[in-house]
Amino acid sequence: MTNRIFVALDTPDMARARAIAQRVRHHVGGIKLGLEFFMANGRHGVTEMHELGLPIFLDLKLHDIPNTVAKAIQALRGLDPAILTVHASGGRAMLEDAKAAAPLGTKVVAVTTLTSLDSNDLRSIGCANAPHDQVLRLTELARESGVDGIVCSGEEVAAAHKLWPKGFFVVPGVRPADGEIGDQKRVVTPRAALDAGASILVIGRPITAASDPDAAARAISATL
Ligand SMILES: O=C(O)c1cc(=O)[nH]c(=O)n1[C@@H]1O[C@H](COP(=O)(O)O)[C@@H](O)[C@H]1O
Repeated sequence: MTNRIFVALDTPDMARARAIAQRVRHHVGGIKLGLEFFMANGRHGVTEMHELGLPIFLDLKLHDIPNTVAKAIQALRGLDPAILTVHASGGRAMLEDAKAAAPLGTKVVAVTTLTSLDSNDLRSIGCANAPHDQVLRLTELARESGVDGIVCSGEEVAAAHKLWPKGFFVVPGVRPADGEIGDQKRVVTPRAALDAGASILVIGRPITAASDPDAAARAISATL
C-alpha cells in the first residue's frame, strides 16, 4: 500500500462523508467508517462509500459474547471490508470466533487500549496496568487468538511490533506537531507513528475538520 493514511469519516451525514472522501481521495490510502457513520447509514452507506474505489476499514469495535460477535460479523457478509475492529478485552474465545466468522480477505484487528485513555482512566476501570503494559498484554492475546493485528497508540507500537513482527498495526490518535489534541490522550505525530512500526494511520479531525481537507491531507502525506 503506497499511502498508509485511512481518513476517519466520523459523521452521520452521508453527503458530507462522500464530499470529504472525494476531496481527499488522492491523498489517502483508504476510508475508515465508524459507529457514527454506520448507525446513521448502515450497510447501504458502506456500499455507497465503497464505490469510491478505496479500501474500507469498518470500525465497529465489536465487544460482546463470542456467539453474538461471530453472528454480527456474519451479518455483515457482502460488505467484505478490508479491515474490521473488535475489542481485544472481549477475550480469547471472542477473538477466535470473530476471526473465524470474518471473510478471508478481511483483516480482523483488536483494539487494545483506546488512545483516549491514560493510566488514571485505566485505574478507574480497575486496571492496574499502565497503558503500555496493557497494550502489550492484549497484543500477546490477539496474536495467540489468530486475529491479524491490533489497534494501539503510537507510543506503544514499537514494543508491540517487536512482540509480533508479522502483526498488522493500526495507529489512531495521530496529530501533526501543532495539531489540536481534543479527546485523545496518547498522541504522536504521523511520521513518528510510521517510524515506530505502524502499518496504517487513522486520521480524522486533523483532515476532516480542516477548512481545506484536501490541503490538510496533502500536507500530512508530505511528512510521511
Ligand atoms: O479503532 C479506532 O480506529 C480507534 C481506536 C482508538 O484507540 N482510538 C481512536 O481514536 N480510534 C478511532 O480513530 C479516529 C480518530 O479520530 P481523530 O481523533 O479525529 O483523528 C476515530 O474515528 C476513533 O474512533
